[in-house]
Parts: sequence; C-alpha cells; structure tokens
Amino acid sequence: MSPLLSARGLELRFGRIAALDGVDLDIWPGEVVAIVGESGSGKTTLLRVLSGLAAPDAGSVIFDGQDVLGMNEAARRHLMRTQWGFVHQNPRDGLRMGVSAGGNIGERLMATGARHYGNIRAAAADWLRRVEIDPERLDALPRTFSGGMQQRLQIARTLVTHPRLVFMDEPTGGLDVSVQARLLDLIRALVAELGLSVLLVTHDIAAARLLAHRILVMRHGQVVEQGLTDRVLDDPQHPYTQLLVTSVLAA
Ligand SMILES: Nc1ncnc2c1ncn2[C@@H]1O[C@H](COP(=O)(O)OP(=O)(O)OP(=O)(O)O)[C@@H](O)[C@H]1O
Repeated sequence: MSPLLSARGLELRFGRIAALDGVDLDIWPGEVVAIVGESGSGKTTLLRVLSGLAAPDAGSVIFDGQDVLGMNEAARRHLMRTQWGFVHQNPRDGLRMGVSAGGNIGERLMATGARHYGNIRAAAADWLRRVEIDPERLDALPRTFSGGMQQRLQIARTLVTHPRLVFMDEPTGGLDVSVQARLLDLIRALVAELGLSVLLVTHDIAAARLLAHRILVMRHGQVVEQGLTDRVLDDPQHPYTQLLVTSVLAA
C-alpha cells in the first residue's frame, strides 16, 4: 500500500516569515491525521498547499500518483469535485447560502454526473437524515439554519460524493461547546463508516484526540513532533508539545 497523499520538503515564506519550513507528510488510506499547533504555526498554509490552493516555494505534493503542484486549475478543480472534500470553519465558505439545503447537496452530486432528479432529491434527503437534520427541511435555505446545522449541512454536501480525502479546517471552531461535541461525534461516526482519509487542522486538542489516528505538531512552520495520537498526547516528547498538552489540561 502507498500513501494516498504524500508531501516532501514543503517550504513557503511570506517575507521574513517561514510559514512552512521543510514539512514532510504522508496520509494513508482510511487515516485521520490532525495538525495541531498555536495560531500562526502554519497549519492553514499547509492545508492550502496540500490542496493545491497555494503554491509553495519548494517541495512536492503527490496525491494517488498525481503531482498536485504541477496540475492546471481545471485538473485541480476536477480533483476537488470528485476525490477531495473541503470542510471550512465557516459554513458560509462551503455552502451556497442562496440555494436550498437539498440543492446544496444535490448540486455536488450533479457535479459528479448524477442526472436523475428523483434520485438526487432522495439522496439529498437521506444525507440530511444522516447529519441529523429533519429531511422536511430539504427546501429550506441554509440561512434559516443554526450554526451547528449549517456545519452539518456542509458536511453532508462534502461527503455525499464519497470523496477519498477530506480537508477539514477547524470544523468545530466558532460553535458552542455542546454543539461542538455533537458535531465531533457525528464526524467521527461518518469518517469511520465511510473509511475516509482526513486531514484535520485544529487547535482543539480534544477534537484531535477524538478524531485522529495520528497527530503532527507544528511550530514556526516546522513539524516538531508526530506520532500516534495517544502517544503524542499522553507522552509528549518535545517541550512545545508538553506545553500545548499541559496548557489544555490546565484550561
Ligand atoms: N497571505 C499571507 N501573507 C503574509 N503572511 C501570511 C499569509 N498567510 C499566512 N501568513 C503568515 O504565515 C504564518 C502561518 O500562518 P497560518 O495561517 O498558516 O497559521 P495557522 O497555524 O493556520 O494559524 P491560525 O490557527 O491562526 O489559523 C503566520 O505568521 C501568518 O501571519
């Protein structure tokens, strides 16, 4: 078996700041990898580079044998539609707010070739149910939904096409703690059920513990520690990881 996504030697500078400073990363099929680290450590930049949204100064990104950085925009968009999913922190960035809930889900199915209206509508209703939204709300606009519901709708829209790799950028950020817990449980169940590979960016250590098989700890654009989730969180080796873990425990 080879990694689904493999990055080597990623570097990206913004003036004097090294947002990525020699990052290597592999994600294996069915693996959930969390990238944790304080604000400004380079997490979002790494996600953007891995998904081809930003070009690094150096390094390579290979997805399933394809060179992501050498791809043209059309090929990258095709990957984004068919093999990848993106869950944004703000559901507004991942949903079309002027389109019904069912339309948001159905649209993505249509982008992968589905044409039969009845089947698309039935699949959309089924996915609303799977993300614990009443299918009666199929024709409602997302802006009539709570923040937690919008995020669950974004997840349904993303997962309906069964992507092989899902990028998640702080998927529970900005939500109430009780809403976060419910959403994390839902993400965990769906990821396991569908056998997804996930790259999760978060500064929520509890979310990383619940969802991730493996954790990478970033600081100043470098991966300072990585390993299986329980090992990294229960027996952190790097002083920075120790600080991260103890500051969470003390909070
Ligand atoms: N477009 C940009 N122009 C200039 N500097 C940038 C740009 N994008 C990121 N940076 C800088 O690169 C560094 C890494 O930023 P990045 O957003 O990747 O961190 P992060 O770990 O995701 O932080 P947060 O958790 O706050 O989102 C920071 O110092 C940031 O200021």
